[in-house]
Amino acid sequence: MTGTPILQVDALAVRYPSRGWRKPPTTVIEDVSFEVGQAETVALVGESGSGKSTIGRAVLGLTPVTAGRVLLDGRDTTHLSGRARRVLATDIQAIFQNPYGSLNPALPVGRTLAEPLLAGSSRSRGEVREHINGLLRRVGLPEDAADRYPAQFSGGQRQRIAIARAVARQPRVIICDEPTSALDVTTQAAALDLLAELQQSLGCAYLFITHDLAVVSEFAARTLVLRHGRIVEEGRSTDVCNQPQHEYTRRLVAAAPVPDPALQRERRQQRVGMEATT
Ligand SMILES: Nc1ncnc2c1ncn2[C@@H]1O[C@H](COP(=O)(O)OP(=O)(O)OP(=O)(O)O)[C@@H](O)[C@H]1O
Repeated sequence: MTGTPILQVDALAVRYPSRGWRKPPTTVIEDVSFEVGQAETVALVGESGSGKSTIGRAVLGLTPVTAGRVLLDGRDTTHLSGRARRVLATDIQAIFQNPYGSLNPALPVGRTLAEPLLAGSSRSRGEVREHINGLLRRVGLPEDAADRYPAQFSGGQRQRIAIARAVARQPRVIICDEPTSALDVTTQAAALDLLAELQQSLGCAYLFITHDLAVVSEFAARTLVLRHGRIVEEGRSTDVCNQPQHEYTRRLVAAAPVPDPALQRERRQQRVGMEATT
């Protein structure tokens, strides 16, 4: 990483209360530290249950932190609540695996996108509408998308709406929690291209949570490997994927072979022109 980190996670620990009487709390995350640079993409990989989403949720303030700190642009956000947390929402946003779950099915897409833009803003409705039309164009959707409901879109298009909502207020960091896992390969690639393009133009950083090593090798500059709530390996994504040092990472790579980067580039070129239709 170069430059000042936009996100710092320092000795993070998360324990969930145990369900059984007299049972000790379950430690899910233990002593996790990492940084994400401005406009950098860092992948967080690991098997199901290793604690990836818990870290994402702790960074977003959705899961209480037992120990350690989360700093956003140097500000300690670990235990913020209420208004202070809402103010922070301008700087940090999230995209989840199931966009349908995070879009209100009863509202036209334009209304869903307008809500955060109108909250505490001096912009007129006309200005907000203009901004939303621009956002929809930017993510490859037609302008009339604003008047349609989430159910009237494909899975890939819904994920584009979720991406538009996440970038609407130009956050500094976006937590992407398996954002493309529910999509087919072509749609997934188009969504990744869109995220990369938005990063270039907006300068936002991504913490990219995934179990898919094939995705990280091309998409993320650096990769952190999580096992049982601890980081066991970290480094440049190409190194982690091609020369894994830790036995656990080797097993992950063996379970999901990473395609040759040249082949991946060739496939990307073949996809040109398909993005907006998915
Ligand atoms: N609210 C909760 N209460 C108790 N335990 C929880 C809670 N949320 C998650 N866990 C446990 O924490 C561990 C890590 O879960 P987490 O969802 O962070 O893993 P993950 O790596 O994101 O998995 P996946 O890839 O399947 O989403 C799991 O053992 C899970 O059962």
